[in-house]
Amino acid sequence: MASSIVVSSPGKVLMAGGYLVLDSAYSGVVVSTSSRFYSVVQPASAGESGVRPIQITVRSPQFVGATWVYNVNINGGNVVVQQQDVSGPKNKFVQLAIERTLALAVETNGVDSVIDTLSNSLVITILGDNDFYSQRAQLSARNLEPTLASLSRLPPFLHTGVPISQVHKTGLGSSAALITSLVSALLLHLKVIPSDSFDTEIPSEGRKLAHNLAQYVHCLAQGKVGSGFDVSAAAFGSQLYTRFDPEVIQGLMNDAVAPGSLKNVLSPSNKDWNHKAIPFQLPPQVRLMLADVDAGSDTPSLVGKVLRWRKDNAEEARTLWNTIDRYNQTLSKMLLRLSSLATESPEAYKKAVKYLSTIQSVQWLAYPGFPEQERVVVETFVEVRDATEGIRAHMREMGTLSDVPIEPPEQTQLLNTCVSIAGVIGGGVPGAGGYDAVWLLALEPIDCPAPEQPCARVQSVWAQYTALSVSPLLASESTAKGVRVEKWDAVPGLKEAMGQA
Ligand SMILES: Nc1ncnc2c1ncn2[C@@H]1O[C@H](COP(=O)(O)OP(=O)(O)OP(=O)(O)O)[C@@H](O)[C@H]1O
Ligand SMILES: C[C@@](O)(CCOP(=O)(O)O)CC(=O)O
Repeated sequence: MASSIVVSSPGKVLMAGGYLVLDSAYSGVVVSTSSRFYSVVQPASAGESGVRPIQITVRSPQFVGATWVYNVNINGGNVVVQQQDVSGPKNKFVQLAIERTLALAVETNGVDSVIDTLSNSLVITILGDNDFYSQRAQLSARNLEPTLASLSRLPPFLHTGVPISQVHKTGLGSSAALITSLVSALLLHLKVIPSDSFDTEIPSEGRKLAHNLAQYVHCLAQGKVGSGFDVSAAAFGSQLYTRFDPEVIQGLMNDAVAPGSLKNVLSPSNKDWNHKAIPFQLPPQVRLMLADVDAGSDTPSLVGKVLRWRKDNAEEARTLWNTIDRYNQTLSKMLLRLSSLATESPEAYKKAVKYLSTIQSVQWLAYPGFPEQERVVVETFVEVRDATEGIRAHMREMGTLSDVPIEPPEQTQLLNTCVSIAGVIGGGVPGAGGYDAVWLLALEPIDCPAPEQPCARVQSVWAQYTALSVSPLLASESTAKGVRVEKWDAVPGLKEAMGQA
């Protein structure tokens, strides 16, 4: 597999900033997840060399009927990618990613270079970690409890048993992670960006180009320019995200683009890309926990209704948005402060975490005798807790005012139960909210046996919760900074999964 390229991108959780992040006056707290999407690009086997037109075959072996064969026509500077079987199921995301990446490659390296690189045609395999899709059925088929231990016993990249259109997604941002890994792998294969583009933590020009291209393709495939926090997390990792002005790509939002029109717009030196991605991380010994919630009710489309209410009630909305923004900013600042405190006074931090992990957060300030350094750590954790509760209260208000279930009563009950568990800092509904998911921050003290960890208590509450079906996701925060190149043999189960159909 010497000439194959494997590139992965993380999923995301928008912990704070849902709806606000659509407006560049506000930002969102985005955590990238350890669950990733993988794109494997391989030249087709030697026998297929010189096939004309050039063919690109894309397979998603976790799904039924998920193979797409594309013909690539490069005429002058014009690139057209067409599905061979016009009556077969379409994958707009994949098709546009290939077409626009090839068009950018032609602009950058010239027609001959691209045709030469593609002379053997290509096979691309796409695989998503199990977390991107609900594993309830897989767990119950194996008589396994919905726990992290059970999930880690499932084989990686499980077959879902259904076509993509029928899969139950968990909200981790599959399309953004897919597009980002796919365009990045193709940019590397076509030598549009240098092979070390994803090796550095400080974003290289190559990483920035991959981000801009992925944003563009994702918007085009979705048929709208969203805030883009999911693609930004897939490209750069956990961050405080401020959106870009949609104007930057407006001129390219067409079925076809004129030859030569992508490079200047998508270039990292184009100042019209005015998004901000300030690196963010959770503090040490704090674990992000996620759960897929099945409330028996679908989350209706919330965004349109909330934005309409905001437009019709501008003054009230401004006050509410600004209040939520203050809590969001406090949340991110206090979490970053905890990281600094952990570096400055590691012993005090460790002791404070150990102590707090055994107590409900409402009691955290009850003990008056903390030495100074520990007291500062405890108070900062309390500020994080208060910020999460403030965000929840005001997001509920947003939901009530705009008449959408941002944190519906079923979720309120569940979250109240979760945040009263000893050692849980706080939680909320990710992104736009609704019935589908919750996130929690739980303390994870070192030198504490697994069964005594807050995380274990949370899992047993989830497993016994009867008002809703709560199924954990394996993901925690990703420490890697976004998209990266993988060693072919280092991803457990990847080779085996590529063989399944
Ligand atoms: N494994 C995959 N292989 C190929 N295409 C995929 C795969 N997973 C997702 N896609 C593409 O992404 C589309 C789903 O995008 P959509 O924007 O609806 O989901 P999403 O909002 O990213 O989902 P979620 O956040 O719940 O993961 C699919 O229709 C398909 O085109
Ligand atoms: C409502 C919104 O702010 C967040 C949606 O987030 P999610 O896809 O529910 O994680 C929309 C957006 O930012 O694109």
